[in-house]
Amino acid sequence: MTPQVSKKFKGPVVWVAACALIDADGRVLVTQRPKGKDHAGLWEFPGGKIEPGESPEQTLVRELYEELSVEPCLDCLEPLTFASHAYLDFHLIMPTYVCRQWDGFVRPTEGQATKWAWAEDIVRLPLVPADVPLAQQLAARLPKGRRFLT
Ligand SMILES: Nc1nc2c([nH]c(=O)n2[C@@H]2O[C@H](COP(=O)(O)OP(=O)(O)OP(=O)(O)O)[C@@H](O)[C@H]2O)c(=O)[nH]1
Repeated sequence: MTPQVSKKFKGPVVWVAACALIDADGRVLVTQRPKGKDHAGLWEFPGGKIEPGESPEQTLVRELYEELSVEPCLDCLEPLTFASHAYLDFHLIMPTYVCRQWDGFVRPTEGQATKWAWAEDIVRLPLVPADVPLAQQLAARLPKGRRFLT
């Protein structure tokens, strides 16, 4: 018997790579989607669409440099999980990594707002829909209440 699958969704599948940069204090970098784009004003992890012929890691090295002027080393990109999310006009598949070491200082190059967020704060931010479960998974792995130490 043929398995039942939803026939509603007809859009393309879009592959995007995302990365949570984590600083020495355990805070995570999030960026705000700019005006004029879908989900403007919501927060997400740095990254972007995987181009043909690119690995997700290569996408992240390219995107993090283009968007934030930082260079993660390929070996420092640690797979965390992936998102599979149905937006209205496309289905997102998004391998998501964490990275704790990179070269350079975070300098947004596209005018986008950025924020270093503590674990307990990322889950409260208005995030793009696909990132809500990712933020919860990430927060569960980060130290809690770190801001009250030292
Ligand atoms: N970079 C990034 N994109 C995400 C995340 N979560 C999520 O749903 N997306 C979605 O993935 C899609 C593609 O990401 P993108 O960064 O290339 O988006 P964009 O609109 O700037 O694309 P563009 O370069 O065609 O203008 C967007 O619709 C974006 O909302 C995330 O955490 N990081």
